[in-house]
Amino acid sequence: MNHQNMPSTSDCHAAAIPPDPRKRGVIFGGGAVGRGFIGEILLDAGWNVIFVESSAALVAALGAGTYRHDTVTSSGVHRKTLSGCTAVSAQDTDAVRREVLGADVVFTSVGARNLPQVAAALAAGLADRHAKGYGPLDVFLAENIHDGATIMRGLLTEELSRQQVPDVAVVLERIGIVETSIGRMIPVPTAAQERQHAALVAVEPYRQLPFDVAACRADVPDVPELLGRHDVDFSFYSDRKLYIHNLGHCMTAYLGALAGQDEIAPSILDPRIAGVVRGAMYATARSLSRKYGQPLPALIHHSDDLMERFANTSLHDTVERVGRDPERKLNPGERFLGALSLTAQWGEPQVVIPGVALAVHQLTLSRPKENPMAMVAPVRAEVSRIVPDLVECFDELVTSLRNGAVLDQFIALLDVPASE
Ligand SMILES: NC(=O)c1ccc[n+]([C@@H]2O[C@H](COP(=O)([O-])OP(=O)(O)OC[C@H]3O[C@@H](n4cnc5c(N)ncnc54)[C@H](O)[C@@H]3O)[C@@H](O)[C@H]2O)c1
Ligand SMILES: O=P(O)(O)OC[C@@H](O)[C@@H](O)[C@H](O)[C@H](O)CO
Repeated sequence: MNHQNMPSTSDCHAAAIPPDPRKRGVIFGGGAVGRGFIGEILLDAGWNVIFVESSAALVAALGAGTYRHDTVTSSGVHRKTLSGCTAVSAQDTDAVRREVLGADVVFTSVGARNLPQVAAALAAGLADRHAKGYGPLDVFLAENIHDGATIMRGLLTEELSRQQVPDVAVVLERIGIVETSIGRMIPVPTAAQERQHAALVAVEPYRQLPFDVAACRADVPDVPELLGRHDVDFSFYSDRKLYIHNLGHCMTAYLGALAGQDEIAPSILDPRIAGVVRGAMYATARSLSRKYGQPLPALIHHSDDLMERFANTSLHDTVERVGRDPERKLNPGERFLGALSLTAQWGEPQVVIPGVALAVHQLTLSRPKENPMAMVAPVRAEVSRIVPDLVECFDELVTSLRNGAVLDQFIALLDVPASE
């Protein structure tokens, strides 16, 4: 869309300042992924970025127009200053509405639980665009959420109806809800980093963003890191992300916690943990290769590369961040039960069972006031439905964790090599 005619926040300056020819990307969420990844690739590609943020501190920091961005590897830091952004408060509904009206693309990166508020804010702007006869727009979901497009379309439908917008289906016909597969790992900034600058963010070097090109309604943004393939179903990428990357990552976090680690890198550098994690990642890699007819060596290479990336000692990613929200991670289709179903169908579910047991144990730890058995029961029922032969093994692992098993005791119960 050409924004030279856009009615937007800059209209009142139109006489004095020539219109900005850069395209406008609106990013809901200026957090780790929003500013550490999406903001970076859009700004590097010459886009104007408008962050919509609910944290006043981040609105102030990003609204200053520049922020510091560190890319870290085990051997050093590449530091740069990103510029060309603005920020509006998510609470300023009129401003958000104007920004959506003037957007060439929208991204969300707020966390799954915050999508309903984003849908409410987006809906008004989408209705305005429709009323003015604007062209199609894509909303990219930069979230870890299974079946996110269906969820977001449902939320927008509800919200447009609630706002009594006529022709909801027609409004949404022109809106692409585009799932992405975010592979870049970005830790929560430390207090020391926040003291240096409220928007400072440190990221790993990986910066490809596969997305569901088939879901796009508008032109694909001219951003080189966006990878859309017409010859491979996007579900291959989303499954690969959840069942290799997120499964292995979260198992590393929970096993690391059992070993008393706070960070991911030292956890995966422990050969006892690496053996268990590799076993699970290779099993899902083999299953995905069979399911999608994709070459196994590339998936094994992907798994090995991920394990090396987990071992980035400068990233200081924490077991807390990677393991957070076990309830969501235990949803059907998510990294644990989804990987269990996948491997039950294509082979080797037994190496995923320890992950399910660790996750349910983490859930009980995160809610010390609730009855643990009430939290275990629904997961156990799913395990029993998917792999009835492995329920006993699941019970044994959960019991050992409840009885305070340390890493060696837990690993001794597994049918995997202690190290490779
Ligand atoms: N950090 C990673 O390595 C990583 C990688 C892949 C995917 N993800 C996924 O990306 C998403 C974002 O994760 P993150 O790590 O950036 O989290 P984050 O907490 O760092 O960032 C989320 C940001 O959204 C803001 N926010 C919340 N509700 C909002 C609203 N209604 N409107 C506008 N802003 C709002 C928060 O203030 C916060 O700044 C999640 O779905 C996460 O699972 C994270
Ligand atoms: O964000 P979550 O809680 O779904 O998962 C935690 C991490 O595995 C995840 O954030 C990864 O770092 C990310 O998906 C990789 O880019």
